Amino acid sequence: MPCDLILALDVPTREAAAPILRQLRGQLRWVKLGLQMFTAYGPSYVREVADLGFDVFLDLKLHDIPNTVAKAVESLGPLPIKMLTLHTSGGGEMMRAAVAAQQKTNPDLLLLGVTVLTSTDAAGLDEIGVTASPADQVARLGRLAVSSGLRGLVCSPLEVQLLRRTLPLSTQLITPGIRPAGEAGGDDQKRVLSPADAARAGSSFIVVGRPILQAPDPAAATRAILAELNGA
Ligand SMILES: O=c1ccn([C@@H]2O[C@H](COP(=O)(O)O)[C@@H](O)[C@H]2O)c(=O)[nH]1
Repeated sequence: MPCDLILALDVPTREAAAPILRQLRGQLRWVKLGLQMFTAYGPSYVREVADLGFDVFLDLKLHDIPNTVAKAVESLGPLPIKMLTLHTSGGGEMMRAAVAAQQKTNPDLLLLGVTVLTSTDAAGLDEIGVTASPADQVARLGRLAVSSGLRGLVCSPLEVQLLRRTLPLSTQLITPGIRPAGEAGGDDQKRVLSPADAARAGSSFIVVGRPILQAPDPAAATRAILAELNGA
């Protein structure tokens, strides 16, 4: 199963982003814009990145009452985005409302349900009253998301094999929590794998931010990850 790379463009300014996008144009197809850039620059920056030729994944992780999420999806639908996230923990009614809004405004948009954040481990779930293991909770939320009409999920690469055994084969599995050494440590990501291991597990896409953005040569780091995916 092919696995492509998505760059998480988590930088503070468009000036910081510009040289990275310039260097990566032509070798990378997907760019993820998250809360940092969207709260700073809004929809116009989404259009700017799409105009450069990148496919845009807008990672806003919507989570609110069903009506509010549906209205947000309606507002975002006309933007040139290919993927958009919401939190599956918002529940089935919220996800069904989001899917209905997406189908009305942008039928090609892939709505992705975030299951358990890759920065959360068993202790973090327990802290908020969830006694299930991360894997069990991901499986539960994944089933709910798919039965609510979502065609893609965000999860850790550690849960991909489990989800592949139980969900429709066509389900897109997008995995952040990627560390080139394959080990957690030194930052907030807790449930991690290396790019090659994530691809071998069956990820449709991996999402990588800091290992590229903080590399001395982001273009070389991107090439190395793409080569790793191609060899997986
Ligand atoms: O469970 C999740 C969901 C989303 N993310 C996002 O992915 C990137 C990862 O960046 P790194 O710098 O490679 O850690 C970031 O934008 C997160 O918001 C995630 O990490 N985990």
